[in-house]
Amino acid sequence: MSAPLWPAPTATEPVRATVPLPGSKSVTNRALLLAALAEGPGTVRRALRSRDADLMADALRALGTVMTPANESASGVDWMITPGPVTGGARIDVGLAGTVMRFVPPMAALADGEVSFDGDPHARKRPMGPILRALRALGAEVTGDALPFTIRGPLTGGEVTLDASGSSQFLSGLLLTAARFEKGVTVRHDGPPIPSQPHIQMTVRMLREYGVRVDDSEPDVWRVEPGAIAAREFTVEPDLSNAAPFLSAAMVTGGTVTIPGWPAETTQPGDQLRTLLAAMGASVERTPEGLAVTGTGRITGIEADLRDVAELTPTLAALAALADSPSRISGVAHIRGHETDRLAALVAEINGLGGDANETEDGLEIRPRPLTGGVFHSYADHRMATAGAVIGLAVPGVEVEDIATTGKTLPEFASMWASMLRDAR
Ligand SMILES: O=C(O)C1=C[C@@H](OP(=O)(O)O)[C@@H](O)[C@H](O)C1
Ligand SMILES: C=C(OP(=O)(O)O)C(=O)O
Repeated sequence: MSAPLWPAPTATEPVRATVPLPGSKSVTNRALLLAALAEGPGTVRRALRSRDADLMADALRALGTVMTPANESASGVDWMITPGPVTGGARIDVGLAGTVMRFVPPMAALADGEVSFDGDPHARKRPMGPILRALRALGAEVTGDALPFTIRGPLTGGEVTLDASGSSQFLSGLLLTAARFEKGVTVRHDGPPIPSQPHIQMTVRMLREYGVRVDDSEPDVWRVEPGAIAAREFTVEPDLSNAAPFLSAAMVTGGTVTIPGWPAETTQPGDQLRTLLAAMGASVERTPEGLAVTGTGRITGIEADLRDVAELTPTLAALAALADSPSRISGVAHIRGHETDRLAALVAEINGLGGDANETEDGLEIRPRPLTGGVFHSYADHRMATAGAVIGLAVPGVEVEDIATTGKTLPEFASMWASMLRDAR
């Protein structure tokens, strides 16, 4: 049975809206895991409530953590988290969440018995080999090289080499639990450059904020000392990657969109939207209300290496498809292993609407061509769905398949999109 179609609203006037965003998926799922591994009870405030975040909370519960929600609202939830001994026997559903499939297995290797993992059909295609081989090399028994797999500890830790060029999450996953390994861990990356570097900085910074000693002074080597993870209160920042489609709406319609609570300084890759959207013709300003992006209605194509900010590719490709000059996006070969093969999906869907895009070895080329309405398939990928919504603002008759897939990180996307457009009137 095919998923329902969502008629993407076309903007009839410039958008003028302030869009508060719930918490970052990447920060939420790191904070929940660190709190579950800490030496005592702690709190994670303004945590995201979404499919990926709920899968993380369920995984931690299954491994023996007591998770109590409080103050639930549109801006998220406060989790009171009481760590317990990590218990075996659990079956973990990772859904399609990279952060759950790569961050939870090292914690599972602390359990007193076997833990099994599985996920959505497409999750079985996402790369897992490097982190599973590393866990094996560090002492755990692991069956399989991809989902489904099982893990049985104990794991003493020590030195390990892995290739994290397929996903920075292999490295982040090992580092997040490593302080709880008897010997800590020294991880050496050996391979082509690691993508999504800001996410590694996010991991290192959050570990330090939780009292863990991390040495990242040598390129491609990370040392985490064994020791306690501090029990603390932590507040999650708004999700700046999910700001991308809303800020894009300002560009497409020649309006202004403001995101309140944009951090002054952050490791989130979405912060780079400030320079990327400016390069595509927006004016970007920090105002007392938040970060304001104003567009002219005309979009300039970009030539950009997006390796560090790979998860922004679908939205920027949607803008490129509406631009009046060609774009070339490079450095993102590894997003073929994201929620779907994003390079193939973007080319198929942009060209399906009459556009002119092709894959390169490590990215996309997109040339201006008038688009027409049609179905924009989402491939169970939240960022494909929101890319379709961005194109639909300018192209009448776009129907996005399975808009509900945005529930992975932003369950209220469709209603937030509608109220952004209503605010314009
Ligand atoms: O650690 C994280 O929270 C993430 C790391 C990145 O993964 P890759 O390194 O696989 O791109 C990013 O794309 C993903 O959305 C979230
Ligand atoms: C790649 C992404 O997600 P995941 O955390 O599942 O890897 C993404 O959100 O763009």
